[in-house]
Amino acid sequence: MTHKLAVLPGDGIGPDIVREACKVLEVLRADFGLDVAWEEAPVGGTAYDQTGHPLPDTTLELAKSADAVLLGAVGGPQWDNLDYTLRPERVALLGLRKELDLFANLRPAKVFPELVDASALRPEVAEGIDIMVVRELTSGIYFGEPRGVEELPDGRRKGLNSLVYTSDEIERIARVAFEIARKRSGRVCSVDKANVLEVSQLWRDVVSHVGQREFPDVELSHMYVDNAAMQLVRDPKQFDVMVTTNMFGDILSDEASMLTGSIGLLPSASLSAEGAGMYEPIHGSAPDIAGIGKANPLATILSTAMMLRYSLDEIELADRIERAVGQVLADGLRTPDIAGEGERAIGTAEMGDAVVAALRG
Ligand SMILES: NC(=O)c1ccc[n+]([C@@H]2O[C@H](COP(=O)([O-])OP(=O)(O)OC[C@H]3O[C@@H](n4cnc5c(N)ncnc54)[C@H](O)[C@@H]3O)[C@@H](O)[C@H]2O)c1
Ligand SMILES: CC(C)[C@H](C(=O)O)[C@@H](O)C(=O)O
Ligand SMILES: [Mg+2]
Repeated sequence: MTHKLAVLPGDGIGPDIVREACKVLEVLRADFGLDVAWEEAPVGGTAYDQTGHPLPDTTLELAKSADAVLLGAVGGPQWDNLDYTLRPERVALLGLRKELDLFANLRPAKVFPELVDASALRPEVAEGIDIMVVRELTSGIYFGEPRGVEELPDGRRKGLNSLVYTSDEIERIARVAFEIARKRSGRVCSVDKANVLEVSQLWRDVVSHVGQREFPDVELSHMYVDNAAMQLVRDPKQFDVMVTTNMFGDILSDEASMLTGSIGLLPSASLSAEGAGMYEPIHGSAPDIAGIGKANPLATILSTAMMLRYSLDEIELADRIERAVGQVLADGLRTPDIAGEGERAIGTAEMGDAVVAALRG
């Protein structure tokens, strides 16, 4: 049966990088028998400009009816002054995540051997890094109530967001992390701020309980988020699976990306319990390099590989994409974000073409 995809390029470099991922899909379709069809739809600021809303009903319906969603990025300075009820990030991105119940966000940070020198860390610290950040994606401070800005009687203004988790929300993301750890090294580190936040102590208690009761074979440790941020740079190889809340996961995954060389390399999968999946690079719309061919498309191409692996059950083709990316890096091809000093850099489309050529062999 044909795999039906929703492709949502979005804003900034979104269209630049998604174009390259679609080239890869097209080769898999034409040369490797992948039975796939996709439909594009506007999302984010671009959709706001076209339709007056960052997540038009037609786009949401397309995403809901697809077997998987491929997303570029949303947001940009031209939409930063919109009210939160129309902000691309809040309405389109958080809206899609919530509507599709994509509570489990997998963000693998793996150093390609060829890119050890591009890491922000010393080669001996960077070599062999292979971390899976499991980020809770549909709750926490991004969604908690109450929130808003209110005027106090004395004229001061009070801004408020609420960090809220219920035990069932913690249980389900913990299970995802433990299951993944079983297929990897059997270790989970849960990251929280239980020394000061009640909700974090609940997080810790629930993760421990799920671990003891259902995954006694997985080794569980806990770490405060400030220490985790430091340990990621000091000794990243101590980590295998890290499980954490929505905002801590957002921050730690950007940090982890620099261990691998560039934020332009890190893919992600956002999954629901019912089998929905959205795939996007962890980076944003990078307005500073939009439309000028400088964006690294590899995070999006690797997100496509995750899509084949997790939503389409095309493991062999997912492996092929990852091998092709390894091949172009081994061949020395570098976009500006991963090029060393004095090294020649290629553009977004050239990088996509190189992956396509490596796929074709
Ligand atoms: N998932 C998303 O759609 C998403 C994620 C993060 C930020 N955003 C939005 O994107 C906009 C810009 O945010 P930001 O600047 O904080 O973060 P960003 O990730 O867009 O960019 C941060 C830095 O990384 C660079 N960068 C990012 N992706 C790159 C790539 N593929 N290749 C090379 N360099 C790359 C950018 O040029 C920039 O210097 C904001 O509107 C923000 O809200 C969207
Ligand atoms: C744009 C923003 C809402 C988003 C997030 O914080 O989840 C982004 O930073 C990400 O990592 O996908
Ligand atoms: Mg982020």
